[in-house]
Amino acid sequence: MAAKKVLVTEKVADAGLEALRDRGLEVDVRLDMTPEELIATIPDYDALVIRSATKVSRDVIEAAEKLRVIGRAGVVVDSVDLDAATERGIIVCNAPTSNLVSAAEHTMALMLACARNIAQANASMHEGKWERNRFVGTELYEKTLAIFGLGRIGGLVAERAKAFGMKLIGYDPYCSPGRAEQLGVTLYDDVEAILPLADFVTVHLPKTKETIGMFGPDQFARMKDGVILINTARAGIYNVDSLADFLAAGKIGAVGLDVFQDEPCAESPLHEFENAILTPHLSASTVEAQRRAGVQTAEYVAAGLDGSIVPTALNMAPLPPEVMDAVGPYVPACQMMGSILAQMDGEIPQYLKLTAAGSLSTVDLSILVAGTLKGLLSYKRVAMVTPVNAESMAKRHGIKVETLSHADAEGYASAVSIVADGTEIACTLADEAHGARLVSLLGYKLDIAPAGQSLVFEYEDAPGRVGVIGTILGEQGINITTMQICTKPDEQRALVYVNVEGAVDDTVLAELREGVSGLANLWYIRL
Ligand SMILES: NC(=O)C1=CN([C@@H]2O[C@H](COP(=O)(O)OP(=O)(O)OC[C@H]3O[C@@H](n4cnc5c(N)ncnc54)[C@H](O)[C@@H]3O)[C@@H](O)[C@H]2O)C=CC1
Ligand SMILES: O=C(O)C(=O)COP(=O)(O)O
Repeated sequence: MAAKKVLVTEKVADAGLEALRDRGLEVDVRLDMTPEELIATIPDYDALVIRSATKVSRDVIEAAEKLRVIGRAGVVVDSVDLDAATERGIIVCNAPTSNLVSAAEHTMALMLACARNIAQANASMHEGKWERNRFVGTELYEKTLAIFGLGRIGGLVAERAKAFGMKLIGYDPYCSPGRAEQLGVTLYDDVEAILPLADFVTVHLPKTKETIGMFGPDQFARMKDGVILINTARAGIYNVDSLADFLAAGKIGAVGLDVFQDEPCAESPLHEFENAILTPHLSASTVEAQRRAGVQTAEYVAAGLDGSIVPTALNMAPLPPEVMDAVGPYVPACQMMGSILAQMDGEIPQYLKLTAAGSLSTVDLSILVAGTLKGLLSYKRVAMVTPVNAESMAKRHGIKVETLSHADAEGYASAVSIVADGTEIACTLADEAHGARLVSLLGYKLDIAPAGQSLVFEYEDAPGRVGVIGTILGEQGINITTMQICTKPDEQRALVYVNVEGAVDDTVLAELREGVSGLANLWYIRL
């Protein structure tokens, strides 16, 4: 099988690219593509790896014929049309802890640079000057830092600022008093109350309707004279035009910004101010953060391409590890059963019932439904199903899905049975290494591991029929690798499940249909 292809559109650490290649993926790095080039290129690729600069619009997603996974080698995914990706069953995942420390350290770097005029002094020295009196700074020690957003980065900034002897105050309506206390931050529940108290303000907020424009002229006016403002989160939280006005008026002492409205940003109202310390979205650009982001993203992209669970998928509900341990090994088994059902019955079922028994009886079964639907619908090539869009795909194809659980797995530790419009199949997993075994099909009890190709016969039970099957297959050079015969004595019917090797073509099938008397059904199953 040809290697799956991954398109990487931004600079990702070599370790990340190697991790993709180590997993047998073909990796193409194409930097600085225009949106049109991306649309023209994407149809060839199974996965896309991006950072913050690549816009993955609905147009890109609609052009992406084979795309299964979009991996964001970083934290925030605000450049991907998540709805469009979800509709197409494309997993969007990130590396959510990869660059938090780097972002917190960059925040500290900007605070210190602003407080001590580092950038201006450096520029002056490079001009051959020695201006000790011009660049007198302020200490962080005993100054008040207001932190807006006490999440992951805000918390790391609090810990670091505390080590500098700063007094910490904060605003985050979703932060528990316990967390604030642990961080040594005095929480306020009113933005206005906090503003006059701070010598330094830093924002670690997501970009939302509430946070865009959260700081404008009214807020800046209430702040202390000479306040230093930092933003390593997202552009728009501070109103940049009014920042420029307040810098020009000398009310704001300095600003340190890492994020801009239109990136790349070559000009802004702030560029003219030497006490506006600007960095080109560098918070995550450290060797360590990039290595983590690249390697983690590679792992999740490969998992998504394999059909395995992606723990950081943003467009599907995460399953706790203990649930995954229980149901995860059954996902391929359900996919296999879905595919067998699709091949036994020509129609897409209207009603699908999945029953989990034994040790599976208490866990969330949604991922098994997704696996079954994937087997059913992918075989029929009507839809690409992933855990991301399984539910909406079932709806779209008019399949009513029901799940049930039983404590009793009839002698097995666990088992899953599926009924699709009356056609029944069940399997168990002795252990992961040995794969799934079919334990029931159409009400016949059996015990067989389906192979790549199988022939399934159902006929009126009578002596000699297995011999006929063996003879016909033997004459055609088709090797039987495993066979299982099961009967329903009350009904005088038998089912024979035969795993075979060799080419089974229409002639062979016709010969079998003709030769095996009393034949009710013959299915040729390929997995
Ligand atoms: N410049 C860069 O390279 C990077 C920037 N970031 C940005 O840093 C920011 C923070 O990231 P994390 O700490 O990982 O996020 P997080 O989700 O861990 O924390 C965000 C915090 O903001 C709080 N919050 C949400 N809405 C709020 C509101 N209206 N008022 C007050 N608090 C509110 C939440 O309760 C949460 O505690 C994000 O905007 C992210 O985009 C993250 C990584 C790198
Ligand atoms: O991870 C994030 O959210 C960032 O903002 C970092 O973006 P980047 O990977 O440096 O383009």
